[in-house]
Amino acid sequence: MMQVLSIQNGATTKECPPLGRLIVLTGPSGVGKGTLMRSLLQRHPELYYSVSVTTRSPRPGEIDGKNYYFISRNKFEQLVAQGEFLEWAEFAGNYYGTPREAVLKQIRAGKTVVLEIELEGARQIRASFPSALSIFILPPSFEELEQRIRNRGQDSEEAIARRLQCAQEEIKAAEEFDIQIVNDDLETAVNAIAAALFG
Ligand SMILES: Nc1nc2c(ncn2[C@@H]2O[C@H](COP(=O)(O)OP(=O)(O)O)[C@@H](O)[C@H]2O)c(=O)[nH]1
Ligand SMILES: Nc1ncnc2c1ncn2[C@@H]1O[C@H](COP(=O)(O)OP(=O)(O)O)[C@@H](O)[C@H]1O
Repeated sequence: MMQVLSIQNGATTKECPPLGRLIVLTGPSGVGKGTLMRSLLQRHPELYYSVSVTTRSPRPGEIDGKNYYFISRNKFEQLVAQGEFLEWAEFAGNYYGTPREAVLKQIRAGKTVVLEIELEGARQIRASFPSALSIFILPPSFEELEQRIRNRGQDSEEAIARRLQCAQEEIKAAEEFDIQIVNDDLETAVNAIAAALFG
């Protein structure tokens, strides 16, 4: 009888789990946020990665609905007006935003949700979700950051210049965030993120 009761209690608990956590990963373009995220998600498939909406054109190999939801500027502005974003920002000439309802649904279900977003959006999340854990990823040096963006070979010369210009400003904001992690050796950086999340 006791056992049956405890199973029933377990079931009740499952129906109403505690709220999940919100984690924000930010840092300059090319620092390795996407690479770190992929590695983290492989190790911890229980994490929910929030797929963002953007007006940027897909890069070769990027899949709509997996890497981003690719939409037009008009449609994006419509979604902003409807309050559909938890945060959004313009970065290097394109809009990027986090779908509000999808994230809140996962948090209500008790999931840990990870956002990989740029500085302005990360600041908005810090303001609206003070309990979110925010992590700023730093490059080992500015030269290495430029090298990584170039090696990736995905951006035009103009896009590279814009990203590097933004990066200089963004790096100055690192101290605003809860934790700073230098992405020098990839494995070490992933370990540091996992330690921040799971202690
Ligand atoms: N604010 C905000 N930034 C985002 C979002 N999704 C992606 N970003 C950021 O936008 C910046 C540009 O992303 P992307 O065009 O994919 O270039 P990449 O980071 O250099 O690969 C990066 O710093 C992303 O982290 C989002 O939903 N909101
Ligand atoms: N720790 C690292 N050491 C060397 N190269 C890295 C490291 N982390 C990422 N990279 C490389 O740097 C480039 C940019 O990484 P990416 O994840 O696209 O950055 P972001 O998402 O921040 O723009 C990619 O070519 C990636 O393979």
